[in-house]
Amino acid sequence: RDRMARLINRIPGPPYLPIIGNAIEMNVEHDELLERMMGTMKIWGRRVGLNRIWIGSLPYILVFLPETVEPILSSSRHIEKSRDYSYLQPWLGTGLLTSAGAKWHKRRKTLTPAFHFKILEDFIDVFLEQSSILANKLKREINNEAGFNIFPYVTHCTLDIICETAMGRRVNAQENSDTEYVKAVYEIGSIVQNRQAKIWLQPDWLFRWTLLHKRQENCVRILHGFSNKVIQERKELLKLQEQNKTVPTEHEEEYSIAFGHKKRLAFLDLLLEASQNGAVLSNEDIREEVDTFIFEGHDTTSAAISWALFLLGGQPDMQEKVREEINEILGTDTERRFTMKDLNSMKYLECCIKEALRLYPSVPVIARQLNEDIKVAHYTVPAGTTALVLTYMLHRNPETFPQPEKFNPDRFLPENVLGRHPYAYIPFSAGPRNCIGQKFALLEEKAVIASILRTYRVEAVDRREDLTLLGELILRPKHGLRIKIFPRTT
Ligand code: HEM
Repeated sequence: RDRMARLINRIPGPPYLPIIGNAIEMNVEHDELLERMMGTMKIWGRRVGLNRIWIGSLPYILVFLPETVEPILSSSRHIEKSRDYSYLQPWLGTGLLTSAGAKWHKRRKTLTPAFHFKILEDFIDVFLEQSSILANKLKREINNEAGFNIFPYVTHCTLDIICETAMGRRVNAQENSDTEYVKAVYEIGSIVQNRQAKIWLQPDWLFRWTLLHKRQENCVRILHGFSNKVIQERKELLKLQEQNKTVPTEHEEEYSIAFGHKKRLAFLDLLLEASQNGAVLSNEDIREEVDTFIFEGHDTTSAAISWALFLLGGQPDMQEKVREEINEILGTDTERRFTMKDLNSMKYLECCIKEALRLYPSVPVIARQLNEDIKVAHYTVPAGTTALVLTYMLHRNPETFPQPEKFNPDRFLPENVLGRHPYAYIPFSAGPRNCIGQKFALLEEKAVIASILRTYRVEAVDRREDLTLLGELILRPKHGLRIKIFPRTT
């Protein structure tokens, strides 16, 4: 302990009190947390890109320059997530996001083929069907002079997309957000945020006595009940298909999604295939992974899409450029659906999406538990420290991104990316524990944004400087993102 304290205290950081450390400065509401962390970093760590704080007796380092981020994220030894992720475990168990060690290695290997581009191609139809429902839903906002919050619309759309692609099951959140399952997804998310924000809800033994725990148990019952039922039914359907038997009428729609003329497979089918009848993955293992995809694959993409639409809504010239690119790709057949090839050729839109993720990375902080000493910028960071990688601040480094607050998609033109430090821009994290779903996410974002922009012109109502950001698991604006929409005539 002495050694640890000695090594940690060599790293620059604010003065701290005995026993509580810097807990008073850092235990603030989530709308202030990001600002607090950035303030600390600017004062104490600006030169080295690294500083330390103590939360009670626990040491933390904050890192925010490419050179200090790289040793942590590139290492195959420091792959354990921090305590903050454990609040997700009642729902997600130890799936790919939360697991560590040998379990994570094995799962990552098993799951990687599920994200092959050939498989992603099959999901384009889902992206487009749900985007078209979204465009339709937005019609009701056409005459809304004051503007409306785009976030909830997009979140329901991305939840529909991930449920259909992960489980092969429609939850119709866009049509009806009042179902038991959809409500449970949102409620458990808010319980996890609450636990992260409030120090007294963190120890399990205390949390167990709260009303929130009861509500969490109820959500977990609903969520696991639904996933278990889908897994069971899917197994039976697979069996029927193998035997070429007729499908019961209540499963006809689902059967045609999975095995109809298009033979679209959900991630779940791939997991069932990989499970080898339970020898490699048990039903519970499969449930953990499906739930993980649903959690990690809907809020992240919804934030990314909402921010990109909002930012383009503030830059009419850039929005017009995206629109021109879409028109060029569609040519004379303006009514046709986008294909995978179309989405891949939307290069300017891709730059806009990347720039939006630079300014507002869906995951603003990535945390690691360091179980071994590690050298970062001439300092030995001792085992037992939690490392917080501040993507939000890393992406605002003026040396890599001059005029960092400016929305400038040209930063991502191929000629401008050349020579950039590989750890300077990491919205999907980097190294061995990077996001397994990043190609899926990019395609989904393109499909949804291009579908909206071919139907509407978007105008931002809120001003960026007036927004309050919540530094939670996902970066959100406290009061939503207001935009106005106008139907396109050409
Ligand atoms: C714009 C959208 C997305 C962003 C910005 C994003 C970002 C990230 C980041 C930063 C991590 C690392 C987290 C950490 O180390 O703590 C991560 C991990 C992960 N993401 Fe994503 N993600 C997105 C979409 C998706 C989608 C669509 C899926 C699934 C379909 C997905 C599945 C996962 C999984 C399973 C992990 C854990 C990987 C591992 O630890 O091996 N993500 N994501």
